[in-house]
Amino acid sequence: TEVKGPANFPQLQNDTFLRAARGEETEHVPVWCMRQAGRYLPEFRESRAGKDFFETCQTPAACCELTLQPLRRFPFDAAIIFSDILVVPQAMGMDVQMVAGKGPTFPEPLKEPEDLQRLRVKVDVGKELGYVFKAITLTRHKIEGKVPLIGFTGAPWTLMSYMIEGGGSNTHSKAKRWLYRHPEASHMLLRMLTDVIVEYLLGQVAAGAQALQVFESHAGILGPVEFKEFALPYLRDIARRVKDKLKEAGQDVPMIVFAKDGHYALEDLSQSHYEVVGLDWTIDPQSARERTGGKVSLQGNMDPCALYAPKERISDIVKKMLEGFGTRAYIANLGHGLYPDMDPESVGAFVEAVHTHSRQMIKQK
Ligand SMILES: Cc1c2[nH]c(c1CCC(=O)O)Cc1[nH]c(c(CCC(=O)O)c1C)Cc1[nH]c(c(CCC(=O)O)c1C)Cc1[nH]c(c(CCC(=O)O)c1C)C2
Repeated sequence: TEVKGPANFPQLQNDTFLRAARGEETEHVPVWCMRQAGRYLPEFRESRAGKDFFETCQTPAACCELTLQPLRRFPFDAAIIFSDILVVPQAMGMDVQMVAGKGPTFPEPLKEPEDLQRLRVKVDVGKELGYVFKAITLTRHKIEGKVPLIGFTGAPWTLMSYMIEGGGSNTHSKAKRWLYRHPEASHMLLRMLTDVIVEYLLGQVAAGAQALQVFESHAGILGPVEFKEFALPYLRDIARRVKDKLKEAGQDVPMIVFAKDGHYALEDLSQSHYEVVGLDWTIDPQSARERTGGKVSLQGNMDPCALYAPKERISDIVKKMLEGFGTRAYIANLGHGLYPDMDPESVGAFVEAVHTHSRQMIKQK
């Protein structure tokens, strides 16, 4: 079979998501869900059954299929490539395995600053992560222009915390110990991650990604002071460098920053060269608008657990959320990813409620 390169992609038919990201007028509010390619879908569980998680990530055809599955069910306005944030530490030379019932696990996490020597000094991103680029190119063709394709990465602090903790954690105390005890080594690691991430994101755009989301999932474990020193500068550096390079090539790809539980940093995040700031459900929509002063588009932020409510209730919650954010410069989403036990029908109700209510609100303007 013919393998198509990153050119001559099908014409985009629904650019609602991209227009909202740029703050332009739309006919309805665009909507997608974090983890929309996930275990809440029976077809996802079937495709993944008996297969190693990271092997799946390394198989472009499998990533493409998993990315497309939610689009067959729901009229989402964007797709996000199936992959994981932990492919970046792997590319830097670390072993990461998916352990059933436990989640991602690093058999040999970083313990002390000397361990940084175990990481590759110069990462050949094209070689180590080329499989992600292939998955993006294939998916962009196979999506047939229905909706834009989002690429993503973990942010430096979030990836650093996994590399030191060795997996998920409640306290992140091993990683935070580095910040307080080894600040210079911490900055060195964060810089190394930033360099790889910048190249990784540029590679994703070259491969066909039409927007980029940076997941700072562990922002909430830091306070405002530590965030300003160890997270924000790197988030800004990533956006600045990616945008400068894209500009040289005459390209313009909207970037989203999602700092989970980083409400204390909202003002700073809205002035960090990202077009869109993603919000978790702990921030009230109206105050998020006030605090970001119309500088950025906002994305979020319904509590994923609201999907456990009856359909009519979901519709009411969505309506209030839309009234809080307004319909301009807004991308509806959940405040975090979907959980495996969620009912696909509730996800459908969420998407429909966003489209129906927002169309009505925009018509009445
Ligand atoms: C579906 C899935 C993924 N990763 C994992 C799963 C579940 C395991 C499986 O299906 O076998 C393991 C998987 N990967 C990770 C975890 C969390 C581990 C932990 O901290 O406890 C798990 C269970 C690490 C991870 N991975 C990711 C994040 C950032 C988002 C977030 O805050 O949740 C994080 C923190 C990103 C991610 N990961 C994934 C996507 C796909 C695209 C989509 O959203 O549809 C994305 C964007 C895919």
